[in-house]
Parts: sequence; C-alpha cells; structure tokens
Amino acid sequence: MGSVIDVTIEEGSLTEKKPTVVFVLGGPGSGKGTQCANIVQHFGFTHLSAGDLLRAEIKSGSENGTMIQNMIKEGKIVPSEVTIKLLQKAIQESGNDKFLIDGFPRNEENRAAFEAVTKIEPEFVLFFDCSEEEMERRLLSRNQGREDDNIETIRKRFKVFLESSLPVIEYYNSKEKVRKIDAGKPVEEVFEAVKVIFTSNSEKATV
Ligand SMILES: Nc1ncnc2c1ncn2[C@@H]1O[C@H](COP(=O)(O)OP(=O)(O)OP(=O)(O)O)[C@@H](O)[C@H]1O
Ligand SMILES: Nc1ccn([C@@H]2O[C@H](COP(=O)(O)O)[C@@H](O)[C@H]2O)c(=O)n1
Ligand SMILES: [Mg+2]
Repeated sequence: MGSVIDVTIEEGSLTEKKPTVVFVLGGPGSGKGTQCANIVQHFGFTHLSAGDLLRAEIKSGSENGTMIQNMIKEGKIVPSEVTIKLLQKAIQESGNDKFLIDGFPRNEENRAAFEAVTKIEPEFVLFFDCSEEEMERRLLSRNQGREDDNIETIRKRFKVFLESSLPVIEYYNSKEKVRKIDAGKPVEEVFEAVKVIFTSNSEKATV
C-alpha cells in the first residue's frame, strides 16, 4: 500500500494576488505627471506613464519605434497591444504591488484590452479636470522638448481627449469609480485634494 502524503495548500498560494491599480486620467497638460510624482513620495505607489513608456520605446530603437513616433506626433493613440505589453513589463519589473497608471486607458480599445489581458480592475480612477485654455498655456510653456507640445499637435490631442478618452472616464463614472479633482488650481492645492482621496481610500481598505 502506498503512503498517504499530507499536502497542505495554504490559502491564496494557488492564485497570484492582483496588484492595486489606480488609473490617472485627464486632458493633455492637466497635471497627471506632476501629481503622480507627489503621490509616489507620499503613498508608495510606482508611477507608470504610458506616454513615457512609449517615448522610451522610441529611444530604445525598437521595431515599433517609428510607428509610435509618428502616432505621437499626430496625437493619435498607439494600438493597445503595444502599450499593454510595455505596461505589463514595467509592472513585472517594478517589485511593487501598487501602481499609478498615468494616461491609460486612453480609449475604449485600451480599456477593454487591458481588462481582458490582465483581468485587473482599477481601485479607482483619478480624473484631473482642467480647462483647455489652462492646459494649452501649460503645454506651450512646458519646455521639455516634447515633439507633441506644439499648437498643431496640442489641438489634435484635445480632440482625441474629448472624442476617445472622455467616454472612458464616463464609463468608469457609471461604475462610481471616478474621483474628480479640480486641476486648474495651483499644484499644491491640487495635491491637497489628491491627498484626501488617497487617505480616505486607504482608510477604507483597512476597515
Ligand atoms: N496645477 C498646476 N498649475 C500650474 N502648472 C502646472 C500644474 N500642474 C502641472 N503644471 C505644469 O504644467 C505642465 C504639464 O504638466 P504635466 O506634465 O504634469 O501634465 P500631464 O497631464 O502629465 O500632461 P501630458 O498628458 O501632456 O503628459 C508642466 O510644465 C507642469 O510643471
Ligand atoms: N495610452 C496611451 C498613452 C499615450 N499615447 C501616446 O503618447 C502621447 C503622449 O502621451 P502623454 O500621456 O505623455 O501625454 C499621446 O498623445 C499618444 O500619442 C498612446 O498612444 N496611448
Ligand atoms: Mg504626462
């Protein structure tokens, strides 16, 4: 007769825990990157900007580099497959389990593909609400050498935001996931409002 082996399976050991994800959305120049840097300092998240990952991919000399560069110059949205692969790689390499995903999902295709591939639902969606007039002023004085910070591309980016990105925010709003911030105020005031959201959310999580 064979021996009986007592195998104890610890709870959760067979299913990997999903990371915590907050999507950070808002128009071009609304202050997503600026506020994410503050959130990282205070709340221990890793900041993943989809735009930064795409720009790094261009610099790396990847086979998709020229296609990505052309799309960014035109303010168009890069196919989800490319952006999601970059996000997944960055998540895996980070060693963290809490992420601010900035500038993604940018359209319905981004949203549905991310959900299908990763099975991750955002904890909530931070939405930086800012007037076009103020965003345009900020982008034209950003001076970071971005090829899309010129008035022609900025107008195209605003159009894409209204037509493709706002519907994603509306989708999450219908699921009560959107936390809207008045992003037209000075940086410090915007961050005070951001802190309230992250603090109350972490309190909820520990109850
Ligand atoms: N609340 C604010 N008031 C004034 N200027 C700001 C504010 N927040 C950010 N800025 C400035 O506006 C510019 C755009 O900010 P930032 O890069 O954070 O925007 P973004 O939403 O990440 O834009 P993009 O979508 O183009 O990446 C930067 O030069 C930044 O210093
Ligand atoms: N999900 C995304 C995010 C960005 N892009 C492209 O990058 C440009 C710059 O993005 P920022 O967030 O840094 O402003 C954006 O205009 C798109 O061309 C994308 O395709 N998909
Ligand atoms: Mg940015």
